[in-house]
Amino acid sequence: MTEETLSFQAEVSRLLDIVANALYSQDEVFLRELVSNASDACDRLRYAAISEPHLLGEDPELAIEIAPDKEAATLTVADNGIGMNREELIENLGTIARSGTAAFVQALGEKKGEVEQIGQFGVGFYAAFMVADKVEVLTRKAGDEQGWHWVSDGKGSFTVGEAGSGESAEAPARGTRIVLHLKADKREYLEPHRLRHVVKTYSDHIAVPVRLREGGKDPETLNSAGALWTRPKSEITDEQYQEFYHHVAHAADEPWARLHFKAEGTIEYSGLLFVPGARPFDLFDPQRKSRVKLYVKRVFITDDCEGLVPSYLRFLRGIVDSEDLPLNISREMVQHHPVLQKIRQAVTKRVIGELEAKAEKDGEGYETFWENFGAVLKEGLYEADGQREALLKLARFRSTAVEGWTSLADYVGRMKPGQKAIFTIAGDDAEKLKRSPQLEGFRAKGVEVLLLTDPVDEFWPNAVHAFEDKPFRSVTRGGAELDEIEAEATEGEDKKDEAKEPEAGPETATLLAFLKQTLDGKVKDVRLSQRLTESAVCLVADEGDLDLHLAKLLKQHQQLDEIAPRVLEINARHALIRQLGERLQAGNGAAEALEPYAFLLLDQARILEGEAPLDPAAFARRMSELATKTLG
Ligand SMILES: Nc1ncnc2c1ncn2[C@@H]1O[C@H](COP(=O)(O)OP(=O)(O)OP(=O)(O)O)[C@@H](O)[C@H]1O
Repeated sequence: MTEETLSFQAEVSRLLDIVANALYSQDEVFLRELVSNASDACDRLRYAAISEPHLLGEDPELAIEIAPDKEAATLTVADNGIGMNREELIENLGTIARSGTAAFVQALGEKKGEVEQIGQFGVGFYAAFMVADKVEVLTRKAGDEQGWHWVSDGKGSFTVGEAGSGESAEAPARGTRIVLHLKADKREYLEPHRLRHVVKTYSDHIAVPVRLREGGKDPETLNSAGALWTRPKSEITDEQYQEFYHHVAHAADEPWARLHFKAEGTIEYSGLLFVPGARPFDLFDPQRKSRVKLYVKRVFITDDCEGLVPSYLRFLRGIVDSEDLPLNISREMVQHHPVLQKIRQAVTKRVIGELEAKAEKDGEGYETFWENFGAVLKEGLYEADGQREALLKLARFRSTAVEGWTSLADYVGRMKPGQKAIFTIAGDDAEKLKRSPQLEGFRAKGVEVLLLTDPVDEFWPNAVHAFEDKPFRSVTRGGAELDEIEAEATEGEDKKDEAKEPEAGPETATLLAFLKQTLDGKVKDVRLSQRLTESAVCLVADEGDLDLHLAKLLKQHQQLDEIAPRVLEINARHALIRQLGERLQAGNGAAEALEPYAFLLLDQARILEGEAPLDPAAFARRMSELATKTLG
């Protein structure tokens, strides 16, 4: 096959353009990226060789070699790992596979000014173009006959051809050799002392040896070359932990929490896990996959192990290394292995314990953690894996009573005499929720309501039922139970009366009957409200029906054809309601004339819910008629 020239995916071209022009002071991170890829390639070969030992062949010792060549002004980074075939080469080094990198490029747009972030972010292989104006990749996949040669100057296209034919050099017997033709002002990366320093700084934790080969000299190992998690904690610096996190998580932020542990007993395993300081891009990926890597006796098995940690902990990054799982277990079978399930339980407990401790010790940091990952952690509330109580304690909420976040324990501490439930309201936006008419009666009595704004909040309260025997109750559903709660003593007698059970005179009864009849089929029922003090009307879901916001959410996502008719509540103390009642009571065919008001009340309630009036044209007509009358 002859050489072929192919174009980079548009995002790659954009990324390369930014990378090549970046005046990034820490361009040394290119080496971290290449060594990290080489180490991953070694990990993958070691795993493949468990079932196909011949892949290791004559060359079982995996290593990474860095070789500067001052004459040619090239720096070579080589590994004897898994290598790539032609398709993989084109796919991996021509497109952006990682959604995070793609999103980053998207976010960066044309703003080249913000390139400072690039080095920290880590753009993988493409970082090579920070220091090189031409990059060659010679690679041979383990077990393959043919090797491949990839070349690019990073300007829109690359060529791929058979290695060893034509002008091309031979590919390594197995693995990948990356040759960087250094830019004139980047020749410092030919200096051994510089390379030593960079490898020590960023890649010391890499488990395979990273060697420097200088001219005819014996290769010199630059890193500690042992799995970092097997070393005693006291011998690992914060920087080393951090670099390990960057490598294992493909992330650039500073982790907020770290768990390094070793369990010895009926099952033996060790782990090094991190809670990121920033939200990874793929956190809300619908597959909800965990990224924690599974190792068995220091051999990398998979980073796609479903049962290793529950999906509500999928923000965790790091590794778990088991001594008991069989090495030759397939990736598909491992998740059902009883040992894995035990590890999962133990690791889950450990992580939750650590979060509890962090919440105590570092309240502010915990709030940021919660802002990043609370929505994910709350998924655990309906998973019933024995951690519900603990997760409820970890949960934080926005509320009508406090600025910032509150815990459930603090909420319960503030409950009013006679209050039996934890009240909640769900919606998209906390500020908007605070203005909901359904909250009025609660506010008047000084009863706190939690503002639930994550989609997951629609689901867990039904599964959880209660916290410390206090049930969760939505204020937009069923009876409000407000009459059982004593009014705020400090707010004076007037307020107390205001929030009391509204007295239903004969006018109100007539009005209720009239509204029920007029709006028949449009609402499920019309009732007197306990929860309104200022607005005239509001909508609530009937006991046993879907809560208001959930019904809307499901309809939006085409999971529900029609929202079931809801209950219209009216505020007997409101002037409009009172006057309507009096008019009706007076008789004289008032009912017919007042019909438009019935619809206007319902439409008002719908608008308060952020919905369109039932029939916008009819609504506009009624409004105009009314306004005309008032003006006339
Ligand atoms: N030395 C190598 N040996 C084998 N495959 C490699 C090597 N270097 C890169 N690859 C392949 O190319 C892919 C893309 O590499 P790249 O560094 O751009 O992204 P990444 O490693 O997946 O993520 P990140 O951007 O976080 O580094 C890798 O996922 C891997 O499949």
